[in-house]
Amino acid sequence: MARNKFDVDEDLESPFRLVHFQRLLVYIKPYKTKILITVLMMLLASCANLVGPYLIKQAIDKEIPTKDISGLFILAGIYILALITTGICMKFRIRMMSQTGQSIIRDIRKDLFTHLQKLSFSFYDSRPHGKILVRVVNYVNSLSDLLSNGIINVITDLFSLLVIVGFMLSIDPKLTLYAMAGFPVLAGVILLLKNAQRKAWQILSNKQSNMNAYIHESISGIKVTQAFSREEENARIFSDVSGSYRSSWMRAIKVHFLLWPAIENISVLTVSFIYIIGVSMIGDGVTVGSLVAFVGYIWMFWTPLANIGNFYNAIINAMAYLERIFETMDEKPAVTDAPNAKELPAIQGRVEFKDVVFGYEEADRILDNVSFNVEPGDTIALVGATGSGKTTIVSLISRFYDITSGKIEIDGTDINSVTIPSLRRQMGVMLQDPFIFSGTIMDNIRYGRLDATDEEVIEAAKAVQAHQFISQLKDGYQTEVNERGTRLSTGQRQLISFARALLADPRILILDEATSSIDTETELALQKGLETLLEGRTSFIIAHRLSTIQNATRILFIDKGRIMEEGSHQELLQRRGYYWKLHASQKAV
Ligand SMILES: Nc1ncnc2c1ncn2[C@@H]1O[C@H](COP(=O)(O)OP(=O)(O)OP(=O)(O)O)[C@@H](O)[C@H]1O
Repeated sequence: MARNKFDVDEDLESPFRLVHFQRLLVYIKPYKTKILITVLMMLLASCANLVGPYLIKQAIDKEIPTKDISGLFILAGIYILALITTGICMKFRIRMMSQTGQSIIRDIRKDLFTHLQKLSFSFYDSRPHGKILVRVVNYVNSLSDLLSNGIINVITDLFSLLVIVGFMLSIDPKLTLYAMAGFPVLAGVILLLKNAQRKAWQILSNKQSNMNAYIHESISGIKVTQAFSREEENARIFSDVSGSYRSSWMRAIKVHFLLWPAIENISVLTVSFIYIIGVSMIGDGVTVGSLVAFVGYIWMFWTPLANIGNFYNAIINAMAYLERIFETMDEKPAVTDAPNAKELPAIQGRVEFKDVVFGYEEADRILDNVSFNVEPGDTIALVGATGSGKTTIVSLISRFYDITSGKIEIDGTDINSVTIPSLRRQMGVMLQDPFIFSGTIMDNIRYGRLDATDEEVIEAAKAVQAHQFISQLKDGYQTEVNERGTRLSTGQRQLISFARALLADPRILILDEATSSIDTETELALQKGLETLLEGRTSFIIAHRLSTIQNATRILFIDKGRIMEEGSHQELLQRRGYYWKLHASQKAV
């Protein structure tokens, strides 16, 4: 998968794709009754609104010349009633459509978030997290206006247009024809602007994404930034990134608003044209009242047309965002269940790697024909230089990535032939970078098994020697920690995620640098406590400190994605090879 970074624009999809709009309709469909009621209300409102010029025509041509005061009062009464009806309908529309628009947005966001939860590690490896965030938050928000107002408005405006043209035709068909003269000009302008607008909004969405990615990255790395006094340099980079966003925004707005003056100019020209033609036709079947009413309708005619133009703009804008939203929803998890995958039954914990070849990128070869066999209950330690492939090996057992070739079997079953949840449920994984979620310490440990009782959580914490420090906190297990656990020390975070992995009661336990930041005294106590707990479970332990793995059943020495040596601590020392060298170098320190 191609990698992206904060200052690299994502690929733009060039053609306008109707399919995106059709997919949006799927989200709109459940609310069709509400939308229909609102449309009906709006149609009523536009009818009420449109009678205005007709009433004026009546007044000028009939009631005023005949000094019919009561007739004028009746017309005024109808006008006021029409205005009140319009007001009530508008209020209803605003409430109903805000509700519906927000419900649709909630549904899209829910689907997007749920889908993101399923995507594989490789998806998250390949792009800045800020760019993913911007899709769920900002891009979905950008649809708000289109969904709350746009769709209803366009239906109402189309209807208004029909009614207006009907009124105009009933007043004077010839003048109506003249009034339409500006129409082809407008269609031409819209066509001319179409591509420029789409491109401008796409670029803007990219720049927004870049800016978000940089902000996200900068906040995540703020401690390093301050430690290296990089604040000014970062501010400069940010200024560039946000400058690009500003320029693309200005360009998008410039192109966006080109349509408005076009509509305004065309409508003014049309009205002037009609005045000239109309005045010359007065007496020839055209009355003053009908000319005034006609011009009133022409002004009204261009307003819905401008709104439709605006809706078109909004769609073009939304397309740039919809494209990204649906692209994310269409992203297939790189690791998926095979079509006939079955549940992995309760395992004993035998693990076998058979000639496993793997690379994160297609051209890479990180693991090169790795083969080993682990019996249930064995403790396997993986040692080797930084970047040699230890974490990669253990992440393949949980199928976080799919292997290029070879086979990984658990209890003789190929892990590619079983469902992913049934496999992962039986694993307790403690990743190298222990993550703490916002919430209490109790919640964080319970993440390993949601139905665990408080007692079981405390039991797990005791087993990994975390109980002592937790009980010393003011609120004990109920202490609130923030995301990433910044209120805790690295060792404390490790202990919590260790307890979390253990609580899952897995048959296979994977501990990647689980105790690297824990003091030796706590670690010794922890190892003692774990001896009974690990009994019968297969465990994989990655450690740089060799003192922690001396009791392992077998040690695998990894170098450049290959197993160079394997055996017990004593056997490897006697062999005087790689492991012996590493051991000697650590002893010398
Ligand atoms: N997500 C990834 N995408 C691409 N390459 C990766 C990824 N993770 C690791 N690598 C590469 O794979 C190789 C093996 O990495 P791995 O994390 O397995 O090493 P390790 O032995 O666990 O190292 P350490 O002791 O530093 O944790 C390294 O060269 C690394 O650059």
